[in-house]
Amino acid sequence: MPWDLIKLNDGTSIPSVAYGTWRLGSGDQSVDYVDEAISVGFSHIDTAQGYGNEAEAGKAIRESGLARKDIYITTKFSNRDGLTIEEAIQSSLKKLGVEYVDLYLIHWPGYAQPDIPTAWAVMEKLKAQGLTKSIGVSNFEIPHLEILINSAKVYPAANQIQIHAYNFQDQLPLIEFGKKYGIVSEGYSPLIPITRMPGGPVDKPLNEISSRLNAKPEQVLLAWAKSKGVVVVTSTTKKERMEGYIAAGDLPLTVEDIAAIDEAGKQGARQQTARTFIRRAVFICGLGAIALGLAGALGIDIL
Ligand SMILES: NC(=O)C1=CN([C@@H]2O[C@H](COP(=O)(O)OP(=O)(O)OC[C@H]3O[C@@H](n4cnc5c(N)ncnc54)[C@H](O)[C@@H]3O)[C@@H](O)[C@H]2O)C=CC1
Ligand SMILES: O=CCc1c[nH]c2ccccc12
Repeated sequence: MPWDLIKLNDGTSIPSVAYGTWRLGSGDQSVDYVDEAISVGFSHIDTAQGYGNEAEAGKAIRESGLARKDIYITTKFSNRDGLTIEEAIQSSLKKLGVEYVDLYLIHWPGYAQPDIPTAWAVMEKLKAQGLTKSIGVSNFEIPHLEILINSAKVYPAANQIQIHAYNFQDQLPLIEFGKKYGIVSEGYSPLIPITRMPGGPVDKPLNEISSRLNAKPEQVLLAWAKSKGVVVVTSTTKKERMEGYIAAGDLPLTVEDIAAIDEAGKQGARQQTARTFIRRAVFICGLGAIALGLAGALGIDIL
């Protein structure tokens, strides 16, 4: 199945893969990256006030010649430049050169000032004014969503969070909680097992599946993320990889492939927990040794 649309709780639909502009920088080169992403088939651009390249994304969207309705734009309130949420969306719309965005997110719970209910009421107003078709959040955990839902007239359409093979089990309760309220999860940084955590247990099934399907490991990870029913938010500056990401929507992963990555991911998470525990223990022992040494040097008997 190719990358398709996912229905949101407000009746709109969202393309299930997005090209993200974080760390693309600003200037002509980032316009070219977004241009290329659109030309290879991305129809969903994920940007943010804080990424500093909404104007570049907007220029690329205009250059694509696509009708506004054929491109899905997500941007986020990142609490930058001293702007309120209302001022920030106006600034984003101006930079993007559009009259509305498709999805507007509060980038981080801490950016919901003075508190989540007040900030969310502003988001609801922006939707009512037609400045955004859908409203949502990012990096919200269950307690943040509970606070929001208790005061909301409109439930968030989406929660954009980090989802990859090594944290999937930890994120599952949040994803399930979202489902209960019709909140679609979007998963960013799906390629962490190869970008930031290579050499872990996921490598083995990943390499086996990639070889069997004659696919790149990043394609298998994207297809795995897609299998979880989330919107996959990824990025690259390389055209060849962009093409691979789009093609990954058709990768025929089997139930067994998905289970093998799930299992390896769980194992990696356990290893990570053990490593963190050992590192902390070594750190604490080190501090203890320093304290003992200092006490000895000062002639203080602390034992
Ligand atoms: N809401 C939020 O707080 C956040 C949102 N995001 C969104 O998600 C998007 C994607 O985030 P990323 O962390 O960049 O996601 P990602 O996990 O998709 O990583 C993309 C990186 O992986 C590299 N890559 C691809 N294949 C590779 C391979 N075989 N070996 C080594 N590297 C490889 C790409 O070239 C690129 O640099 C962002 O641009 C942004 O739009 C990202 C982080 C936080
Ligand atoms: O989206 C990526 C991480 C992030 C969270 N808040 C901000 C603000 C500005 C740039 C990046 C980010």
